[in-house]
Amino acid sequence: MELWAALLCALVASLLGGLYLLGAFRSRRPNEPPLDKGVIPWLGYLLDFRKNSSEFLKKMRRKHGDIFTVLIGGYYFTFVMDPFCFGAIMKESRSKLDFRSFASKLVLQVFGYKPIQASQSTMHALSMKHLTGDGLSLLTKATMGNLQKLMFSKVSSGEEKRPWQEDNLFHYCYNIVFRAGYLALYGTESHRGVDNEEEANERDLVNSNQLFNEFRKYDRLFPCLAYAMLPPKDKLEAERLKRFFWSTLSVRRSCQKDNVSGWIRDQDQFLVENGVPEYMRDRFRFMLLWASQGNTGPTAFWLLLYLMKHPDAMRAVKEEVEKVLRENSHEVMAGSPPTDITKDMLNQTPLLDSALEETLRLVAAPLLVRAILQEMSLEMSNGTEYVLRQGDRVALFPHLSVQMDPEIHPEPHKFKYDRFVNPDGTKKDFYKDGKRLKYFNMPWGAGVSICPGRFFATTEIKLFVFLMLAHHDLELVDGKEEIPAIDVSRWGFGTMQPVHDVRFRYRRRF
Ligand code: HEM
Repeated sequence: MELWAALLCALVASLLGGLYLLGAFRSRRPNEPPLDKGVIPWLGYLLDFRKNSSEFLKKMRRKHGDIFTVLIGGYYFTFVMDPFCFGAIMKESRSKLDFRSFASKLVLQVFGYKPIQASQSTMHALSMKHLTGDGLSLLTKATMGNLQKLMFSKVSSGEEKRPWQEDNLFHYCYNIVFRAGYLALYGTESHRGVDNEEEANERDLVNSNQLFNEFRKYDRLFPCLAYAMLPPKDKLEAERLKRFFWSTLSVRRSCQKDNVSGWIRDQDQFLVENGVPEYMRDRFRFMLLWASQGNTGPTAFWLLLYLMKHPDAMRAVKEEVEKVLRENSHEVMAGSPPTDITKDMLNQTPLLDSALEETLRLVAAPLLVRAILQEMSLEMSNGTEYVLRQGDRVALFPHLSVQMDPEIHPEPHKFKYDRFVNPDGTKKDFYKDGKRLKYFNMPWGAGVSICPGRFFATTEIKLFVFLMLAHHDLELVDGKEEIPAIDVSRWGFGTMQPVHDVRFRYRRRF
């Protein structure tokens, strides 16, 4: 009998211990945000969040207001929906809110890369050096050259040689922008060892296309991979793809390339100086490929699609492009070679800038997460102060809380190409509750982890769209086709993708 009692006690104790670890006994303390653990221990709301993060957060906001803590897969996330608090969160010291610990886990899981300690600020500084100022001018030139090769190599001039070509718009934009950016950053085939320049160029075109096709396979698996929810067959495929990228982008292969960008070179040199082994440096390059190429192509797709679906916007942006070309003595005429668009010319396009920002407002949806290292307080715009608990995570989802807020952006689901620009070409201000907002569109994140590639990304997308509009007539095959819905499984991972592609056609204008 005593033995049974002891066993029963042990069983109850381990059950209670297990439930404690699963978070079953956590309750809301005074001054903490509303707490919602869902009904499934440990998992909490993981399945709802994974299914459609935006819908889930909308529901939670209706239930709890502008701040709430929810259990998702063993972690407590405090979501903050009040944009007037974003500044306080983004500026909080790293001893209280840390971006790294959450990102490091994700990066290890999806790229096999284990970040080194204390590298973030140096990496960020190197990115700023090569992705802004003179570094950006070099990259702009390289990208321009690549776009010309990719877009115009097969097309020649002359009326009879101007047939319409049909393609899938998402695939076309993603493919061209990915390859142009990849070749500008990771370098081109060396001319040494090949008979002529043309052969080297041809190899670049073929290899970059193969890389893109493999990238798309990985891209499709990415959301499930990030949530560690891949079925076994896809897991094997993800492993195969990882190995393919580690090898194709490897340090060893890169030595045989010409024109490798300073961005790749200097970051690699920093890893060498910090004793990072070569296999890890290969993995780091894969991570950079993802960061640099996963969003620009999809953004270019949405921008062109919105322009094609909104003739007034297309007309205005096209007129602006033509004006810039005229004023810079680059009028496109019959038989003229693809235009060389400079950084300077790209600075003269307030309408294209606004149309791009509007596109990002509609389709860029990152989830911004910080780990709470020390208990801290957060004051909301209505004056209520909340305590955020050490060990939890604080999260922002600006797509819902800012970019789709009808008070900040009236008719938020509509594409309005001039939403961000005043008639005199200056940038518009945005307000909520009568107060001016600092964070009214956050496609690039904010604070310490703000995207260091945002200027280069903007340049790439603008170059591509500029060339498309200057040199091509383009139209949807079915002008009445609706804009496809976005794939809701990708909320939180940057620029959204459509659930299906859209047929379009294009031909040289002259
Ligand atoms: C439309 C295109 C792009 C979008 C929407 C975008 C968006 C973002 C966002 C939201 C983050 C921050 C994530 C966070 O705070 O958790 C980020 C980080 C980053 N982005 Fe971009 N990005 C784009 C293009 C690029 C390009 C072209 C490059 C490089 C050439 C780049 C390099 C990076 C890097 C290295 C990070 C990590 C920064 C860090 O860990 O400190 N991105 N990006």
